[in-house]
Amino acid sequence: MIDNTAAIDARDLRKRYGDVQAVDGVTFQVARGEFYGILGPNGAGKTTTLELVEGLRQPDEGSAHLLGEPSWPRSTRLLRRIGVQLQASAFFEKLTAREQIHTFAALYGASRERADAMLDTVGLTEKRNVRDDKLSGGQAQRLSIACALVHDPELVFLDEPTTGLDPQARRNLWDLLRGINSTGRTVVLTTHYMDEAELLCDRVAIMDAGRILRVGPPADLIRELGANNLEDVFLQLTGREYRE
Ligand SMILES: Nc1ncnc2c1ncn2[C@@H]1O[C@H](COP(=O)(O)OP(=O)(O)OP(=O)(O)O)[C@@H](O)[C@H]1O
Repeated sequence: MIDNTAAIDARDLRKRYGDVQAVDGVTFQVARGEFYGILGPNGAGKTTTLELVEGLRQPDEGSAHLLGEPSWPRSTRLLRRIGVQLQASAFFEKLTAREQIHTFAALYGASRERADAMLDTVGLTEKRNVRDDKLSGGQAQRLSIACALVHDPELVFLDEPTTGLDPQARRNLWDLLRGINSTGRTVVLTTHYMDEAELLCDRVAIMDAGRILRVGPPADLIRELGANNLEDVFLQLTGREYRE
């Protein structure tokens, strides 16, 4: 039975690329309003899992439901309710920051005022007339997040949103994400920063080699395994040191 009350209900997802079983039977549920993290080292299968759940990729097996609707095949009705942070490389070419977000806003039927407000929320008002290829990595990252949030989605997906940001920009982004979550929005992010996951997430799924090894609130996982932190949890679950 699909759980219609859940933000995400993913069942036995599998995806293979040639010889690589990137996602190897992943099942998890995320409650509405939850801040959920998928964490694991490079190559664990986090991005692929997210893409399957978002409906950006077709699973070989399994299925995912978002807000009670199947994520594959994609439906425009569902797409309006979710926000997906795309890589900066997915920007429209040669537009300024403001033109980018206004374009996203127009696609989703969001107002220009809302688009400008989001630009301000991510601290890019001063850069509004700068073309996207002239933004720094962190600025482009924040613009991509603003674009994902412009239509005020109920469920937001972010793939390693703080990678490449300086410490101050990371903290600003954490505040932004907490703010979104505190208004009842569901936030799902992938990260390979264990400290970030510990600080932000209500629950985390620890992934390695295409599988979820364990799910729970960070503090519970740490306590259950008699660990000092999430890195220690990873070590105990896999027998390997966690490396970024
Ligand atoms: N399009 C693709 N074609 C072939 N192999 C892929 C593709 N995308 C991912 N893979 C492989 O699938 C595995 C899982 O990759 P994935 O990007 O999902 O992991 P990840 O946990 O998000 O890693 P990272 O933190 O490095 O982004 C890796 O071995 C990767 O090389």
